[in-house]
Amino acid sequence: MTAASVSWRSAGSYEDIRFDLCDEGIARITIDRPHKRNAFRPLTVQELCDAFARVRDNPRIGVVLFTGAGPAADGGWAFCAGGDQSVRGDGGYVDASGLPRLNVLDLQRLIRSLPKVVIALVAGYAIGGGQVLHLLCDLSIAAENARFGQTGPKVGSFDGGFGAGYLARVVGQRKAREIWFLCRQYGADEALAMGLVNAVVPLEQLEAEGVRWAREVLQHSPTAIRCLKAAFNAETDGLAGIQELAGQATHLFYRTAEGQEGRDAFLAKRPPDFSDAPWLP
Ligand SMILES: CC(C)(COP(=O)(O)OP(=O)(O)OC[C@H]1O[C@@H](n2cnc3c(N)ncnc32)[C@H](O)[C@@H]1OP(=O)(O)O)[C@@H](O)C(=O)NCCC(=O)NCCSC(=O)CCC(=O)c1ccccc1C(=O)O
Repeated sequence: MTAASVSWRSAGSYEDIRFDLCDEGIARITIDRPHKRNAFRPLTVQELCDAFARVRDNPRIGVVLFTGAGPAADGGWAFCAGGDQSVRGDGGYVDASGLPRLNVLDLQRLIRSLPKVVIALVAGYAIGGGQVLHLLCDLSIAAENARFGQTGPKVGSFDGGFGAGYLARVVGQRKAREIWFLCRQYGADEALAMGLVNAVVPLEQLEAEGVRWAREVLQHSPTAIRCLKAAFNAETDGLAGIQELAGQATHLFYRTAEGQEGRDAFLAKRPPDFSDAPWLP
């Protein structure tokens, strides 16, 4: 089957995003605010969290393609230009009820801990908080027109979490400091050279390439992939990362006769019998 034959169907009705599924185990989540270069407001983030949570809870989905709608009416492209500065109040990004929020941090953790593979498809700008979102995806494919960069020190913001520490793990301390301190923009080839993206393709091939990578992932063991993702996170994310990896171990243990004997004995109000369980080397 060719990428062009992927048949997407809408899986939800949202204002700021699009959420599509296909029958091959792939989801596509698109930030749909091209007039703002796909900058996110609190509602955008809330809807993204909802869609990613639905992906997490759907056992038929193994890979998510995360992208931005484009081109805009003026021809400009963006994956995401970060937080929408026009709704930035004095204490955060203000939602419809007037509450100031930084709910993009919830979204970052959701993508990071999603036990499935998230592939960023970047056409145009991935700037500010948008660059951080792209960074948190497991894999990233850039179109030739992609541009990456930080603006925090220009616009009075910074991401001292994954946006600084994990960026330094990916591109190295020197480059990460350059990215944040100088606020330059980097083209797709520079991003590839510094390890920020996995591949660069012509714009018109971006989604097809993403689908091709997704199909390759989907040929492999879901359990191995989810344990590997948790293992990569455990190496960088402190106790939260170890929790994820440990959770995968517990998940596997629940599926053994030994684990089930503990539950069954408790429910039968008898002592557990683990005599069949070997003390392996
Ligand atoms: C992205 C640009 C470089 C694109 O430039 P260009 O193609 O010339 O287009 P423009 O004419 O500039 O823009 C077109 C149109 O879009 C509007 N727009 C673009 N970006 C934003 C934005 N971020 N907010 C609001 N509106 C935006 C722009 O105004 C135009 O509309 P008009 O109606 O014509 O005016 C360029 O647009 C650009 O540099 N944009 C700003 C990038 C930026 O500074 N983003 C914010 C960085 S700070 C941030 O993202 C905080 C993130 C956050 O919430 C956070 C907080 C705490 C911890 C972690 C994080 C985190 O990082 O996630």
